[in-house]
Amino acid sequence: MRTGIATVCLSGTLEEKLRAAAKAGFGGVEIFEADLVTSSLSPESVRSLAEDLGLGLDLYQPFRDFDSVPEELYRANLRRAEAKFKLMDRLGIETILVCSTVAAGSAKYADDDGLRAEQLHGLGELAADHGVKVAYEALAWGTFVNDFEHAWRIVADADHPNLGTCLDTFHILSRAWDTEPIERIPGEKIFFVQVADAPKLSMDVLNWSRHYRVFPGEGQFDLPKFLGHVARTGYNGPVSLEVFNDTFRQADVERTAVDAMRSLIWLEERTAKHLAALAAESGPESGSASAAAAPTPAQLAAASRAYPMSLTTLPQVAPPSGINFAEVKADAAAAGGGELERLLAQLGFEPRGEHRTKPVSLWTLGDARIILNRQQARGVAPAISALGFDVENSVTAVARALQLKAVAVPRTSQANEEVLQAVEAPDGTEVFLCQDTLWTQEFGSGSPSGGAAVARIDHINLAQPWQHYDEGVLFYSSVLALSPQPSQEVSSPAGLVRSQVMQTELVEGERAVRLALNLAPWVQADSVRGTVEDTFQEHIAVAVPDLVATARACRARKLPFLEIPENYYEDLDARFGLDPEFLATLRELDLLYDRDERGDFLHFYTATVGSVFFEMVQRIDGYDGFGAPNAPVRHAVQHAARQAK
Ligand SMILES: O=C(O)c1ccc(O)c(O)c1
Ligand SMILES: [Mg+2]
Repeated sequence: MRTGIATVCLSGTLEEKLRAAAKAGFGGVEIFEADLVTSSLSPESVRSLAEDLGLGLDLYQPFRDFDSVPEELYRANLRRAEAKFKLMDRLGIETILVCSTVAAGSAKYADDDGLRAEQLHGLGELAADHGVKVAYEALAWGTFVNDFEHAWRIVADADHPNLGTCLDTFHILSRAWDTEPIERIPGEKIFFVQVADAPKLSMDVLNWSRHYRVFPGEGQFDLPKFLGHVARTGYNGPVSLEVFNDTFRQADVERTAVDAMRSLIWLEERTAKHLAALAAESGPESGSASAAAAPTPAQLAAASRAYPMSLTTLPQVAPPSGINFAEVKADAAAAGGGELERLLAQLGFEPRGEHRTKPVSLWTLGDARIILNRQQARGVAPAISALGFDVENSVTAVARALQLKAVAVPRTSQANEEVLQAVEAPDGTEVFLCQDTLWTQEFGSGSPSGGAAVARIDHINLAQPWQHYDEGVLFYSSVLALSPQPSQEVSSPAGLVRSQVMQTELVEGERAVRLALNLAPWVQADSVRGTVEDTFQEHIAVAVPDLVATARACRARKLPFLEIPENYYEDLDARFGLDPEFLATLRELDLLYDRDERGDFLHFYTATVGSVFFEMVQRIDGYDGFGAPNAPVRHAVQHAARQAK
């Protein structure tokens, strides 16, 4: 598949955008007029820079308000177009995008398809003289033409070889148009394809489009289905990202370009999977269970090559089957270093000793494994630094991550040591892909002394800077095969926190992995964990079978609990009408409570050490949330604790 990106997606100057797109591996770019007009580079220099970078200049855009106009304006528009065609010749760009007219209110404009076809035919004639192709795109808010089928009918009626249509997922899916009819457009009449994802928002479509588009996999549109239809037309031109997004436009240009490239790789794979599933449905075993199952590697390979637009696929991985460990980095000598060990002991974790060769120790509670890493930790306050996920095959999982442009974490390991493979997540977390727990044998004191056996890491909550939040969502879903849930907003004294849960599917009432990404407005792109005291406020949650018993034991060990205000318990009583004795226990132990349609949830939090705190949880009868109604209480109490320091 020919990949592309519009310069409007990226921050910086035109030159910086072109360099970043080339570095991230794009085949071509769409030049936005404003980027050229404001550039100090001449069109000839832009052309030669792109050539040097091995980057195609695939589209010049946009040309606006061409059609449906009175004769005099039409003549002026042709003159305007000719000037652009001459400019495109200097740039070496063959295709121009013409949007459907949005000029509003002028009585002189005509809602007349015949006139539009005639005017676009005339534009095609002029374009032919200049060796240019015109791609006509229906904007979702076009005054007369706002639907891709309508735009295509006009293009078909205009019937000119230099005139085709441009399909843009945003304009099609924001209006919820049926995508099936795409297959009725001949592939050679589709001159350009633009893709963008978006969260489903209820707002006017123009503002939604100009500010909230995101890269594929970061929103809620069904893009694989769309691209499947496009592939089946025989189209083999650029599939180009056109994402207007306030955050991407100010974030680091090279990071955004990599995030963008990852999104297209993800989309290619998803589209191949979608096509493989369609082929299985219509194949000899149609209707059988195999149609619904994940495609075999052979089916996927066949689907990826079935159409002229060949689709790149990736090594396939199943979602992780558990959280293997969480690692906290801390300088034992610095403030908070010893505090962390004390906290773990108070929570009931047992020290399992030091690593044979590294200044690293292991603490366990049942199957919950926490590593304290003192390497390269000088002056670092405790902060989550790495997560291990249980995968079937770590070699395949790492290969997939690297193909998705994740950066490998360099490791030095001694002979006879387990080689653990890791990649870096956008938030800086090292993500280890673990096949087993043999690595625990490299720590001192062998087996634990028994006690609370059935504990495990229930979830991890990571803070994300707002600049890289969407990138984080795509990373964890594409690399680790976690499924994003609809995001929620939680109030905190320091701002609204957007919380995005990424998790594995429910299997027999259990979820193997739950990860919550919090867009915390106070975390900046350049904040480094552990260096800004208390900034991140991230946590590791451990599930236990009897939370009240755990809380009592922790109390006896003098664990510093997060103290919950009395108002909370009054509200809890009003909402749930709890048994007074139970409510008194909650109050006494600073426990929080929630209930969903399945069951009940009990949890409590520790005070924060550095940037990390712990949560102990008990899920009763398959409760499936995170106690979200209690999150504002936690944020408020933590905020007050920070102020008091
Ligand atoms: O918002 C716009 O004006 C605009 C311009 C060109 C496009 O291709 C598009 O999808 C939107
Ligand atoms: Mg567009």
